[in-house]
Amino acid sequence: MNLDDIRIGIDRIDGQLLDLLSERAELVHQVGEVKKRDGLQIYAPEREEALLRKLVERNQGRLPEKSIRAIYREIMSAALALEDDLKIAYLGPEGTWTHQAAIKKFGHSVEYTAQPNFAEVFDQVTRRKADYGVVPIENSTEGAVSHTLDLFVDSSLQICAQILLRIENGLMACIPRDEIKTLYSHPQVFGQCRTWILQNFPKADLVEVSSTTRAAQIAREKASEGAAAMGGALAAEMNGLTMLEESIQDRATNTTRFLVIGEKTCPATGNDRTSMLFAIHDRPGSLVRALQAFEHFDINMSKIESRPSKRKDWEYVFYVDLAGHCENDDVQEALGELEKHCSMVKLLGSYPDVSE
Ligand SMILES: C=C(O[C@@H]1C=C(C(=O)O)C=C[C@H]1O)C(=O)O
Repeated sequence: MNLDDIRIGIDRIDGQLLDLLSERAELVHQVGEVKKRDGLQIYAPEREEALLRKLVERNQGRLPEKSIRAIYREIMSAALALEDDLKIAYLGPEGTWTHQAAIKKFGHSVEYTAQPNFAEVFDQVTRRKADYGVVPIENSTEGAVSHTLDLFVDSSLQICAQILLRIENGLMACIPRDEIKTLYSHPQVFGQCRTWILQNFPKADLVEVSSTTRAAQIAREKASEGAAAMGGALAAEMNGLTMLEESIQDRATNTTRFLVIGEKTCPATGNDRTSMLFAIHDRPGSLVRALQAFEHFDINMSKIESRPSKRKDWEYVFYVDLAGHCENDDVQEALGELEKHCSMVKLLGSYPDVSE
């Protein structure tokens, strides 16, 4: 076959794809009508995950899983935009890692609203100015994002999904490397690149700012004072900066886990994770006895963080993640037992334990 013949074939398939997409959009619209009538949430992370898993399993063609997921991410994004004016709050300005995580989950068709800090992301969703919020919770190199953990203590919002995003930080500036005197970035990024900074810029001043995009903006504004930023390629591109060095984080597989927060949590999918907070009585053995509840019911605990309660000195709140859905019998029973040893237990939600 020559090029023209092959292209005729592609055009024919694109026509069929478009017709099928329109047909799909009709059905999605009907789903939306039913959901509105029954007062259900428009966004259904459990359905999206099940649908993606089925498609990836079925796929026999040339396209890798990553491409199938990306294509369907956008098809479902268009569907969400069709059903409702879905609005997603994230830590801005545009181009931050949180923005990229949000796009990875919700695609390009929904509306995004950039917020100046994590507290505002929570606030926008609580006041229903946004339908969902996206916040980072932990990084595989630097650990917990403690500010996010703390915000859950007083919030009524629930976690309904998680997003894993590979993070590749770089050094960006619009001045030559030997003119750099000050490095700007988010504290998490400084933590992820600690060894590189010590080896490459041991004498530079490090200035923490609210986001990597903000750092990139400052690198442009204060270039004459020797400013450079550390962050992702998108932040560099959006601010016309040159990437002087790529992939400067201390570990190659540097991944951040983000959470989607909303009014409701997510139904069970068979592969779920549950997040919760608890506080224990201040007496010997309290923590051991509380955690034994999970062992007793053979529940795998994947994470524990402690944070100051901020109510009384030396009193702590524990943030725990475990395998399973909060409606599973074993998780319910373990929670019942846990409560006996705690002064407070708060469920933050259950959501698909995706690794993509
Ligand atoms: C169409 C639905 O609503 C949304 C759109 C989806 C889609 O395009 O397939 C899937 C889940 C929901 O986020 C649904 O729940 O089935």
